[in-house]
Amino acid sequence: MPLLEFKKLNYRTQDREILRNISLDVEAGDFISIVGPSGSGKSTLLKLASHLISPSSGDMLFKGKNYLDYPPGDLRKNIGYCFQTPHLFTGTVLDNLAFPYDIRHTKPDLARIHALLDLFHMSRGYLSREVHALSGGEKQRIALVRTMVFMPEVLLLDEVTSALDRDNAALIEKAMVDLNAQGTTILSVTHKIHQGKHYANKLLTLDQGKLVSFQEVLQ
Ligand SMILES: Nc1ncnc2c1ncn2[C@@H]1O[C@H](COP(=O)(O)OP(=O)(O)OP(=O)(O)O)[C@@H](O)[C@H]1O
Repeated sequence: MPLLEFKKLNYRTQDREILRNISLDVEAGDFISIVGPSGSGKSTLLKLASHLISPSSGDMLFKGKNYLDYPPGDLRKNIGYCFQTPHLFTGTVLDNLAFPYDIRHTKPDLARIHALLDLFHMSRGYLSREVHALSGGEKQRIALVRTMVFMPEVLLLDEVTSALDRDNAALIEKAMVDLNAQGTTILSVTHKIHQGKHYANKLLTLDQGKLVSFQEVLQ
């Protein structure tokens, strides 16, 4: 059974069709790069996949079950989502990383947090640092660590490296590849088609709200 199924998805606003008749299956372990011109609907597709928005028609399934049949918290725990501009709040890095646990009234899993900091090449000293004093690349890495604390099976990434310099981008891309090798299924919107092809096993191309191709990447 596919991990995610998109079935005849349409998304329209009052005056526009933004996504039209999108159907595709995502298999567990896939690393899918999503490419297409600006405005083609890439971010909208990720927002649908993360259940931030709902389709105008069509269905989204996770493990064979309709999104609408899951308690919202269950999907959020299993499907992580990270944006281009990280949304961290004022306070320390630990405050931010503890937040997903706080809202579930559980204690932070420090072993898990430490392992993720290692993956993103950050020392434990970062935990006491104030978020406002971090660089853009550091903030993005902390946002990714926060997204991964409950080990979501699916990770949705919306241009997480496009605002970063090459070194930071490369570091994050390496961590993505490692997470994928550990079993995380990844859907990543990227402008850099060559890099997208380099890391992904599948390439999905959108144009004007339509799926124009969904192919295996031949390495
Ligand atoms: N809630 C909304 N209301 C109105 N229009 C919207 C809404 N969400 C998206 N759009 C429009 O739908 C189109 C697709 O937007 P989307 O952000 O998904 O594209 P994208 O491929 O991610 O673009 P980019 O590469 O520039 O980020 C755009 O023209 C956008 O303006």
